[in-house]
Amino acid sequence: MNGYGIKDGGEFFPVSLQFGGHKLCGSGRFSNVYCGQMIGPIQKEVAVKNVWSDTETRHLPTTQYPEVQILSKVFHPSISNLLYFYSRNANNKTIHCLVLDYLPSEMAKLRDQGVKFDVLDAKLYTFQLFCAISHLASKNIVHMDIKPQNVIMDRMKGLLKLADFGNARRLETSEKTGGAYQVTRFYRPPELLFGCEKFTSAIDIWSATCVAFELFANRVLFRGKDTKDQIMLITGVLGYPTDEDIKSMGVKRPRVARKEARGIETFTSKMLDPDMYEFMKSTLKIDPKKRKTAIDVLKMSVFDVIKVVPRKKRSNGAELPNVIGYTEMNHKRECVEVEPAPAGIETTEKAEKESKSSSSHSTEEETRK
Ligand SMILES: Nc1ncnc2c1ncn2[C@@H]1O[C@H](COP(=O)(O)OP(=O)(O)OP(=O)(O)O)[C@@H](O)[C@H]1O
Repeated sequence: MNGYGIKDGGEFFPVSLQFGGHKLCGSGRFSNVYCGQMIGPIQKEVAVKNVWSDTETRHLPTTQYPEVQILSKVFHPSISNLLYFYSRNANNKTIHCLVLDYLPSEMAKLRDQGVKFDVLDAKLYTFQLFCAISHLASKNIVHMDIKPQNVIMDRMKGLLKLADFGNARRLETSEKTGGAYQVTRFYRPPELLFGCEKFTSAIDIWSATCVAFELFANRVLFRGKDTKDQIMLITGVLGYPTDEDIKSMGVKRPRVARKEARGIETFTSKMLDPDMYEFMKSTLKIDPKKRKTAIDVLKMSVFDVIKVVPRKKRSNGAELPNVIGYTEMNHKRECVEVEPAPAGIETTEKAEKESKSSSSHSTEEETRK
């Protein structure tokens, strides 16, 4: 099958792809995700996300599909990286097929199965999540949908990757966020709940902190029934936004009861690690400009324990994975089997045509709505 690889600078190159067997391992509104073995040009267990176009992206070639565009700009061990991609035609629809780094478990499913993480693992996973966000911020990208359903893990090895870049945006975009309707409600930051429509990396900081809390406390932090309830829960803990907050966010005053800040310690009832509170207090700020950035979060003492040498043992007896290097932002892609065709638009279009004409078997995603 003909597809594309991605060079370090983000350019695409045509490449021949080969796969072994695969099985369905997840699905979304417009996608099915299969996991299986890639045989060529590299041998690796991968996830293949088959996305069928919605109305806005129906006519886009896969090279221009937004998730491919965004993922071609990033590469980091804590991200489900795009390794290759190809497209297929089914019922006159383009199916965009994204070959991604695979990890076997989804955080939300583990939580539903009652899996609990000890403090060391919770810190290890939180560190990796913030490494991923830090890398995205360095590329001016906001994920916009950080939640346990989009966090994949390898519990044996203690590894985490951020997945699903279907809502991710570049910071310099002139589009608006859609305010209160972006980011899944429990993980939606106050500025979006109040109607702010600007993309900032601080959106991901709020969502990732809510996810981190779940790793430590095994429950959702702010489980609002609707937008108003979500605002009430947040203002109940952090207090009604000050005039300065409102000005900074450029939003109208929220029409909810004015409450005094109750504080995160009281609200969370179960005692967390004191360093964890220090971290949450620095990232759960109503004013997005006052939230600590990911790079600064990674330096906080809450993570000292996972940096200790020799590395500590995890509860499963395995040594902590060496994630210290994950704070570096310039991880290199390995480009395999670059064909001797010139790079650039012409190459890209040629490979796109070839890849379309090689459209193959039909699977259930083509018949699902
Ligand atoms: N790289 C991966 N490795 C393993 N499983 C994955 C991977 N990517 C996605 N999945 C699984 O597939 C599910 C759906 O993937 P994803 O969230 O990317 O699809 P989506 O169509 O964007 O979803 P949604 O409609 O919820 O936005 C995930 O929740 C996860 O369980």
